[in-house]
Amino acid sequence: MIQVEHINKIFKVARRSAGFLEAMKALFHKEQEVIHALSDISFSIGDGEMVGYIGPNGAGKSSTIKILSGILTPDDGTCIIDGRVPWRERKEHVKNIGVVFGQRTQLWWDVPIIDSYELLRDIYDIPKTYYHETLSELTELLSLEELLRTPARQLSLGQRMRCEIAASLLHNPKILFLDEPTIGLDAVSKLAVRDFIRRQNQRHNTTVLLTTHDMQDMEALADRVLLIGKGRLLLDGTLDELKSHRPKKDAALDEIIAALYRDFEI
Ligand SMILES: Nc1ncnc2c1ncn2[C@@H]1O[C@H](COP(=O)(O)OP(=O)(O)OP(=O)(O)O)[C@@H](O)[C@H]1O
Repeated sequence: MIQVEHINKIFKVARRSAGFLEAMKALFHKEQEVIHALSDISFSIGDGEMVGYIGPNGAGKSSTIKILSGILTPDDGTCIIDGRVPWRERKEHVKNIGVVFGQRTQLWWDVPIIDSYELLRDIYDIPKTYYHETLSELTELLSLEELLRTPARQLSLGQRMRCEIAASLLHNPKILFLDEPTIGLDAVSKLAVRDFIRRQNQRHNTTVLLTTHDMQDMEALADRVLLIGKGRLLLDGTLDELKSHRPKKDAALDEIIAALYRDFEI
């Protein structure tokens, strides 16, 4: 169970205009801009739910995922995941969650994938027999056999993403946070990854929170959708409820979302 209540997060960033004079001025007086990345965010997600988290660029999706993973601490508000506060009980919390950031890697860049997995086994303290069973299952389901002996840096994006997803599941987490897991994947890999995530949910009742700009991901995976814009939660409903905001007959999901972004001025 994920319970998020009234989370706020601001970032302070130094700003200056271009040019030598401005650079000199900035030496004596730093101008700071305050960014309200998250404002009063509240939601709860039950066990086994598959929830899509959507919003335009800079809306606050990754910041939310980072808070839920324990990487980032909010300025105020509470978050309890299976009885733990992620950023306070991080060590125990990470045993319970799997995280994939499509734009970053959790694999060691220069070592073969299998060595990264062995390291993760040690980090998560996964019992040997369980590890080998899970690994062979993931290898088959995600077609990893050919990739395991290759260093992460030599893999294509789609191949690496399949390895990342397996890495996030080796310890059989109850909750999966996926931040743009299909970014840059070809059609075949996208379908394989979507299929795998759904099966993981069905077989293990894994809770999934997924951010994506790919509306087909949403159609395939999300039973419920949270819409965030400018750090505020704007909608929380089923995909069908979201579709009822259809701007015109026969509008595609992308058009519906674009119309929603326009209506909410985000
Ligand atoms: N470490 C940081 N320092 C300063 N500002 C940040 C930092 N991380 C995020 N922000 C700002 O917070 C806001 C929310 O960013 P976030 O990455 O959560 O958005 P997002 O919805 O994931 O966007 P995208 O779809 O582009 O990945 C943005 O305005 C971003 O510039």
